[in-house]
Order: sequence, then C-alpha cells, then structure tokens
Amino acid sequence: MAKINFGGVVEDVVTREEFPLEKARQVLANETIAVIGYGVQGPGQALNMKDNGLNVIVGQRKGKTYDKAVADGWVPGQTLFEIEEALEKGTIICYLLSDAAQIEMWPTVKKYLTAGKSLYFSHGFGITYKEKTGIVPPADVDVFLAAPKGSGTSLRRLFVEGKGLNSSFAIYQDATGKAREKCIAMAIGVGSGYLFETDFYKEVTSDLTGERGTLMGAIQGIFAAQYEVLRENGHSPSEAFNETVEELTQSLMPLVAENGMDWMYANCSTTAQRGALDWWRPFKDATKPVFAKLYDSVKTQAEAARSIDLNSQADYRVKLEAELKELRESEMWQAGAAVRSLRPERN
Ligand SMILES: NC(=O)C1=CN([C@@H]2O[C@H](COP(=O)(O)OP(=O)(O)OC[C@H]3O[C@@H](n4cnc5c(N)ncnc54)[C@H](O)[C@@H]3O)[C@@H](O)[C@H]2O)C=CC1
Ligand SMILES: CC(=O)[C@](C)(O)C(=O)O
Ligand SMILES: [Mg+2]
Ligand SMILES: [Mg+2]
Repeated sequence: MAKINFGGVVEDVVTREEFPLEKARQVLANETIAVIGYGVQGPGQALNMKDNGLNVIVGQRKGKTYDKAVADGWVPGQTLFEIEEALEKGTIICYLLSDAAQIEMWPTVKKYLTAGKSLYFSHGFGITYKEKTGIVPPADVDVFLAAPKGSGTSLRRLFVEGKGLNSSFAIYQDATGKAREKCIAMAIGVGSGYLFETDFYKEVTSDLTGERGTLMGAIQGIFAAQYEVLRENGHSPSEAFNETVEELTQSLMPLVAENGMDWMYANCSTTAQRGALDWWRPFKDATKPVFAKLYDSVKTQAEAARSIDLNSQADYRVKLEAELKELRESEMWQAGAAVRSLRPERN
C-alpha cells in the first residue's frame, strides 16, 4: 500500500506498482468471472477484464442488451449465457444488474452462491440496504466490491487509451481468507488506475451523494439557473450556453483536471480571477444547506427507498427516458446540440 498525503490526511492507496496486472492474473488464474448484467458497467468491466487476459463470461437476459454483447464479441454458448447458466459456471459472480434489478434477481443468484464462490459488486447499495433489498449472502462466500469512480463507458474508453479510472474497494465478507487479494485483483482487472479503500456503507452514501450533487444533479441545477438568468436578461441562447456549459467543458474543466482549480483560475484573466475569488464563497454558502439536506436524505435511506420504489416499477425505463427527453429538448440543451455541431473537430 502506498501512503499518500491527501491535503494533510495520509491514506493508504493501492497502486499498480505493488499490485501489477500480472499479479492480478495470478490471483484470478483459476477463476471464471461471470459478469451478470451488460448495461453500462458490465460492458466496460467485462471487456477490460477480457483484454487483461482474465477468464470472463457474461450472463444477460435475451433482448437488446444481449444483442449488444454479441455485437461486442461475446459468443453465445461459449462466453455469453443466459443469467442462470452464467451463475452456474461463474466462480466470481459480478452482480452488475441495475441496483433495483439485483433485488428481483437475488433469490435466483443466491442459489448458485455455493461455498467458496465470490460475490462482487460495484456499489454498496444492495448489501447496505439489505433490509430493503433482501440481499444477504451465504456465510461461506466472499463478498467484496470494486466501484469505478466513473461511468462504465468512460472506464472502457480510458482503458482502450491506455488510461484508467480510480476505484474504491471494500471487503464485506472473507470466508476463504482470500477475499482481499481477489477484490484488489478484480479492481485492477477491470481497469482501475489506483484503488482507495472504503466500506460498503461509505461507498454507497458517498456515491449517492455525489451523483445527486456535483457529479450530475447539482451541475444540471446550476447550469439551468445561470442559463435562465442570462436569457432573462436578453442574452442569446448561444451566448448563454457558451458562457454556462461549452467553455467549461471544452476549456476550463480540462484545466482543472490537469492541475487544479487555482491553476485554471491563473490561466484566465485577472478580471475573471478577481470575480471568481469573490463569488465562490457566496455560491458555497447558498448551496451547502442543499448538500446537507441531500446527505441527510441519503443517511435516512430516503434516497435508497425512492430509488428502489421507482426503479422497480415495470415502466421505470420509460419514465426515466421521458425525463431525459425533457432535458434533451430544453432550450439550453437544444442550444448545446447546435453548439456541439459547430465544434471545430466536427468540420
Ligand atoms: N452506470 C455506471 O457507470 C456505474 C454503475 N455502478 C453500479 O454498477 C451496477 C450496474 O450498474 P449499470 O451498469 O448502470 O446497470 P444498468 O441499469 O445499466 O442495468 C444493467 C443490466 O441490468 C439488466 N436488468 C435490468 N432489470 C433487469 C431484470 N429485472 N432482470 C434481469 N436483468 C435486468 C439490464 O438488461 C441491464 O443490461 C449497479 O450496482 C450500479 O450502481 C457503479 C459505478 C458506475
Ligand atoms: C458513474 C457513477 O459513478 C455513478 C454516477 O455513481 C453511477 O452511475 O451510479
Ligand atoms: Mg459513482
Ligand atoms: Mg452511483
């Protein structure tokens, strides 16, 4: 474990230096890794593990997603199976169905979790909220998670570019005495850059907060707020969109990713630096109460309950798509589509 100073707090981090891919291959050499679910994380993790030389099969119910797996090169009857056949063959079961679907499928999955097998998650949801999900693994299996801190789509794209996302990892149950090394090996195998340790509760509560907050929900909220104020004051859609989203994603956020917020500021005008340094605190003061309310809703399990209730409904995808369509068809994101079409690389 490398000791890394995170702003004055020293944390243990697993890097690929002390746990190289070859070691992961050795640890997993006798495993059949069954990726159950080929939605977003499934493809990214399964393809990366296959390219990393691990023995991977996919379990996916028939339909559009199954067809996608075939198109990705998984071979029916050889590396692609219906879910129960994959569960039978797998020695490490990667439970990558949607969190709501994991509840419905659990009685089936549990039947195939025989002694010594491993149950792998990429989210602490199912285990942490076991009173709601019913997901209680048998005592004689290993249970652990590796949670890529990003979309499965990015996990695969970065892997193909020779890069990787960071992942958290956690051990919930170690029946064999080898859960930790298998978990870390899996995290390296799916394409993680470095690993930070957590537990199932902290993973799910931080993740539910992040996706409702700065990673997805709050971002849309502040984009919409600024866009509307600019439009209400007579700015054109293109000017409002460029000043709210396009400049951030194309110019400034990549600078933050490269070398931090102060460096991005320093690469802007002194006029902008003065203003940003004057205004970030009022925005923090205005939004911190909302983040506190969000975290409370996560902590009281209200967010988990809402997610389970709504995403367990038969038409959950139809309803999600209807709300995504509303976003897509909003003036701001319609203006965005036009701006994206004008990007120089598109010509
Ligand atoms: N989407 C992402 O990039 C990330 C997801 N995760 C976690 O990874 C796990 C998988 O997430 P996603 O790939 O987003 O899942 P998803 O929502 O894309 O669903 C995965 C698969 O579940 C299948 N499925 C849905 N309902 C089913 C049912 N009733 N019976 C059988 N199969 C069903 C679908 O066919 C789909 O292929 C979840 O625990 C999630 O929290 C973690 C990090 C990022
Ligand atoms: C991509 C990711 O990490 C999320 C936002 O937590 C998720 O997709 O659940
Ligand atoms: Mg996440
Ligand atoms: Mg999440």
